[in-house]
Formats: sequence, C-alpha cells, structure tokens
Amino acid sequence: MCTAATYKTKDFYMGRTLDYEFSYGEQITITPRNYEFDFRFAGKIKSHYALIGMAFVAGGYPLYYDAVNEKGLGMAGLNFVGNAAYEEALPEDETEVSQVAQFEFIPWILTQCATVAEAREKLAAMRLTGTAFSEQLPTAQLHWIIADKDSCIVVESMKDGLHVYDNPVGVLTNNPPFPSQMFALNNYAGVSRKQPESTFAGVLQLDAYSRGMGGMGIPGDLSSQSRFVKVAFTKLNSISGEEEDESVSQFFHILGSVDQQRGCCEVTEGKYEITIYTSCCNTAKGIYYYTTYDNHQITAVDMHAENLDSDQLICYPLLSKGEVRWQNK
Ligand SMILES: C[C@H](CCC(=O)NCCS(=O)(=O)O)[C@H]1CC[C@H]2[C@@H]3[C@H](O)C[C@@H]4C[C@H](O)CC[C@]4(C)[C@H]3C[C@H](O)[C@]12C
Repeated sequence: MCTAATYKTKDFYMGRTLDYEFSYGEQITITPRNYEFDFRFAGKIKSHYALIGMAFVAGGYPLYYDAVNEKGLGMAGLNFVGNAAYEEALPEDETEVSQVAQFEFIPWILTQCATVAEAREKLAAMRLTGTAFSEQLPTAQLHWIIADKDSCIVVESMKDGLHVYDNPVGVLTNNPPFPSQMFALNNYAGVSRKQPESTFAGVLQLDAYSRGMGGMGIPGDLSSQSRFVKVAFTKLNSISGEEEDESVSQFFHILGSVDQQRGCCEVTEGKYEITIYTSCCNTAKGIYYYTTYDNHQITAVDMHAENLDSDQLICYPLLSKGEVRWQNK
C-alpha cells in the first residue's frame, strides 16, 4: 500500500509513502535538463525540464516512482493492482497520438509540462502502453496523482480507457478506483475536528468524555480505502505555520497518520509490508525531503545545489540508518 498527499502553505508540497515488502534499491535521483530521454515510441528528448524524485536507476535509465520538475509540477505512481489495464502498442503508422510506455509516464509528463493544465493536454493526446522496461522489470500496475500548486488530478488507465479525474482532496492510495474512494468519504460526513454534540436520541444526554471524539468512526486499519479516509481527514484538517520547517514537519505528520509498522500487514508467509520511505517535496524550491523506516531524521536533497544543465543523472543513496541524539552522554 502506498499513500500520496499534497499540502499547501506558503509553498506547495507533495509526497508519498512507499509501502512494500522489499526495496528495488531506489535512490534520490536528479535528472538534469540535458540528460537524453530516448522514449520507446516517441523518440528522443534532448533538452527538457529538470526533475528530482525517487527512482530505481536501471542501465542508466531513471525509473521514477515519484518526482517533481523545476516548474513545480509533481507526479507519483501508486499500485493499482487488478484495475490497471494498458493499451497494446500499435505500429507507428496506425496511431496519430504519442504512445508512452507505463514506465516512462512520469518523465514523459514532467520533462515537458509545467502545470496540470499542460499535463491534461498531453494526456488527451497519448496512449499509455503496457510495454515492459525489460524482462526482469515487467509492467507495474499503477495509477498516478499529478499536482501543481493550483490543482490536482488522478490518472487511471483501465479496461475502458484512460480516465482523468479532478482530485479535490489531494490524496491518493491504491484500490478501489478513485471515484469509489471519493464516494466512500460520504460515509464520514459526520466526523469532525470538534467535540460531538449529543444527538444520539433526545432522551439520552451522552458525554464527550475524551478529546478527539469528533473523529470517532474514522478507520484505523491499513486497507487502502481506510488510509484514504484517514489521510484525507488529517490533511484537510491540518494546521501548521507557513515556514519551511513547520510545513515540512506537518507534512510528515500527515503521512505519518497512515504509516505502516512491520508486523501489522502480512503479505505472504513471514513477509510484511512496511513504509520503506516517506517523501515530501517542496515543489517550488525543488527540495526532496525524506525519512526511511529506520531513519526518522528528515534528510534533504536540493536539486538547485546541482548543475542542472548537465547531461548525467545525479543519484543520492537513501540514508537508511537511524541515529539517536543523546542528551546526557
Ligand atoms: C511497488 C510500488 C508501489 C507500492 C505500492 O503502491 N504498494 C501498495 C501495495 S498494494 O496496493 O497493497 O498491493 C511501485 C511504485 C513505483 C513502481 C516502480 C516504477 O513504476 C518504476 C519501474 C516500472 C517497471 O515497469 C517495473 C519496476 C519499477 C521499478 C516499478 C516497481 C514497483 O511497481 C514500484 C516501486
């Protein structure tokens, strides 16, 4: 399971949890403006917007899980198993629109689009194909959240075509499809950050005997529908200062509300899904903040500290060892 969220204070933030039972060896990866992308069907793009995000680099190619570009547009792919269905690739002369393999979808959008509006235009003129990166790395079944400071959409490629939905809550988890996730929020119309009034029945005066009772009923399990509700409630009621430290700290608290602890979700005998990493990107400043399962210290990589006119990928391995800061020895 994974969860993605957006958050706005003075700047706009976007990030995700990557929940899984193993890691591919992903790294924080900056793709500078002159790294040449050789798209499977659409040809080469030699010069483009620079990107920063989390990627598994295979044979020199950045397979992005989530990223933002230097214009402030962000995108993340989350599992959509059983629902994702992609197009078959057609011979070039049989299609007038661009064909994009699912593994190159994030670079396809983020190298060329500065806003969600521009991304929508690209989406209207493309076919997303199920082409695998390689035999060893088969097609991933995903759906995507795309956001800038003004709007947010979800893209779901299913048997009945490519769907693009407005995402007014700015969160995404996994199954079921996004419209069902949104519909389920109706079940929680009565929850509140405020203490409840006693409305059970006129003859009973019930007592709000604990703080936080306005949120009673919000699910706490790790299923994707439940995480959608929980993180939507947390994000939409979130209050923080506007400054960078306050915003980033609050963002990690928002995604912390759906953190996965080892042992609570068994996926196969003896294998457990955990939150491998949590990211938070300041999309205006191009700073990628992250924590890992064992390293709760927020670590950051700033794309603007690098030569963005280069043609070589820049990778930083995840710092995954936590440290205790002793105060008395
Ligand atoms: C497993 C990851 C999604 C995590 C997630 O959503 N977990 C929820 C599990 S579930 O709903 O409960 O089943 C996804 C997110 C991005 C994916 C990777 C990216 O799409 C980049 C490449 C794409 C290649 O086709 C496959 C390898 C890969 C390197 C993908 C491996 C894997 O599918 C990743 C890492």
